[in-house]
Amino acid sequence: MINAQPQVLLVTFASQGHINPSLQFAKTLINNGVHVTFMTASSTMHQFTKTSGPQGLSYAYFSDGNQSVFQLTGNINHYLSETKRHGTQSLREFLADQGSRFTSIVYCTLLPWVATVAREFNIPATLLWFQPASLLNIFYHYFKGYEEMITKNIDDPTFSVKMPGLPPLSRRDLPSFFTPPNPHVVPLQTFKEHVQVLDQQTNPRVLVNTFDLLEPEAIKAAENCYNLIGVGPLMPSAFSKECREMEWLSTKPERSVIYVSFGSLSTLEKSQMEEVAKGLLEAGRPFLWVIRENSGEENEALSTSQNELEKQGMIVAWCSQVEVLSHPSVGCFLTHCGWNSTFESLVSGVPMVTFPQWVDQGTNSKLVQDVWKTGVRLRENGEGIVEGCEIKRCLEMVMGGEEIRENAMKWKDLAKEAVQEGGSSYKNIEAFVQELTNNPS
Ligand SMILES: O=c1ccn([C@@H]2O[C@H](COP(=O)(O)OP(=O)(O)O[C@H]3O[C@H](CO)[C@@H](O)[C@H](O)[C@H]3O)[C@@H](O)[C@H]2O)c(=O)[nH]1
Repeated sequence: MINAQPQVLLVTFASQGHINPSLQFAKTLINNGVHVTFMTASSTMHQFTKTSGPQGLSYAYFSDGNQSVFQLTGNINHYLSETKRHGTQSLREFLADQGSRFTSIVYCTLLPWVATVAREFNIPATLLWFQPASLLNIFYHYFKGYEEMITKNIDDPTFSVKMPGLPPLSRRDLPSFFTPPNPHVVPLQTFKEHVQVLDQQTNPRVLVNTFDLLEPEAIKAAENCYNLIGVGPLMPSAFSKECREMEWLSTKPERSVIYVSFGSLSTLEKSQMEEVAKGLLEAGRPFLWVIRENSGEENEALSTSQNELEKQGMIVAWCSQVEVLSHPSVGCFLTHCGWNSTFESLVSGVPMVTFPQWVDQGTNSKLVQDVWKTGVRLRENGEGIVEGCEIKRCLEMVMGGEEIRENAMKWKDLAKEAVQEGGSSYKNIEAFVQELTNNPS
C-alpha cells in the first residue's frame, strides 16, 4: 500500500534567527518526501512569495496586525501579544479552510499559541525549539519549582543554582528575564505558555536545534518531562557567491580575521560601540564587522574612528554569515551568542569571544566557555560596559589559544557527523518523518 504524502504545516516566528533554521528544517523534511507549508507573519511573508520555492514547499501566513519585528522600537512585549491575538484568529480561519490536509503542525519558539489552536482542530503539534536543549530545561525547572528560590537570591552576587543536567549557573548565566531590570524583556509569560502547552501533552516530544553529543546531559535530564530530539545543526550550507567581503577575506592569511556580529535584532549603545571599535583597533588584527543599518546611531558612534577602522578592517551592513564563518581566514567570532550564531560558529570550528545581550545568550556563553570550551566571555566593568582593553584581552586569548582551537575543531567534526547519513540528527529526523508517513491524516 502506498501511503499518502505527509503534509506538515511549519509555523515560525518572523525573525532571522527563527526563519533561517526553520527553512532549513523544511528543506530536510522535503528531502524526506514530506510536503511543507511554511507559515510566518504576514508582515514578513511578502519577502518569500517573490521567489518560487523548491518543489514540496508552499507558503502561507498568519496576521501579526501589520507590525514588523525588524522595525521594533523596543516593545517586543507588545509585538508578541499582538502577534498572538491576530495570529490565533487568522490561524483558526486558515485551519478551518485547509486544516484537514495536514498530518502534523510543527510550531517554533515564541509561538506556543499555535499548539493551542492545533488542539482545537485535533491536529498533532510538535514544538521545534531554536535554543539549546539546556534552555528548555532551565525554563521547565524555573516554572516547576525554582522560580521562588531564584527570584529571592538573584541579587546575591555569589548566587549559583544547580539544575538537573546543567552546570552550576550564576546570575549572568541565566536567561535575561530572570534578572530584571534588563532593557530587553521578552515576556517570560511566552516561555511559561510553552511549558504549559507541553504540560497538556502526554510524553511531549520536542525537536531541538542541537545534536545528541553536544548536550547529552541536558537531553538525558529532560527525560522525565520531555523527549528532546536533536535535529541540528539546522543551517544553510555555505553557498558560493562572489561578494565584496568574501574577496576581501581571501586576501587575508589563514585564521587572521576577527568576525564581529551581534545578530539580527540587538543593537549596542553608542558608548559600547566605541569600546568595541577601540578593542578591535588595539587588537591590531584585520576584522569584518557587521553593523546593521537600522538606527543610524551606530554610524554616528563610529564617526571618529571610521578612517582608522577602515584601514584595518571592513564594515558591512549584512553578510552571508555561514559562508564567512567557513572561510579559512576567519580565526575568531566576536558574537552576541544568539543560538544560531553560536551553533554556526561551532559547526565551522571557529572559536568565540562572547558578548551576550539578552534571552538565552548568557546561558549559551556559559556553555561555550565552560562546557564546550570553545571560547571566552567578556566581562563588564562596574558600569555595565565592556571596555576596549577587555575586548582586546579576550580576542588575544582566543586567537592564540591552542586548546580552544582544538576543541573548536572537535565540535566541528562532531556536528558534521550528526547530520551525515547514519548520524544522530539524521536518524532522528528520519524517525520523525517515518512516524508521519505511518500516520497520515
Ligand atoms: O550579517 C549577518 C548577521 C546575521 N546573519 C544570520 O542571522 C542569524 C542570527 O541569528 P541568532 O544568532 O540566533 O541571533 P538573533 O537574530 O539575535 O536571534 C534571536 O533568536 C535566537 C533563536 O531563538 C536566540 O538564540 C537569540 O538570543 C535571539 O536574539 C544567524 O543565522 C546568522 O547567520 C547573517 O546571515 N548575516
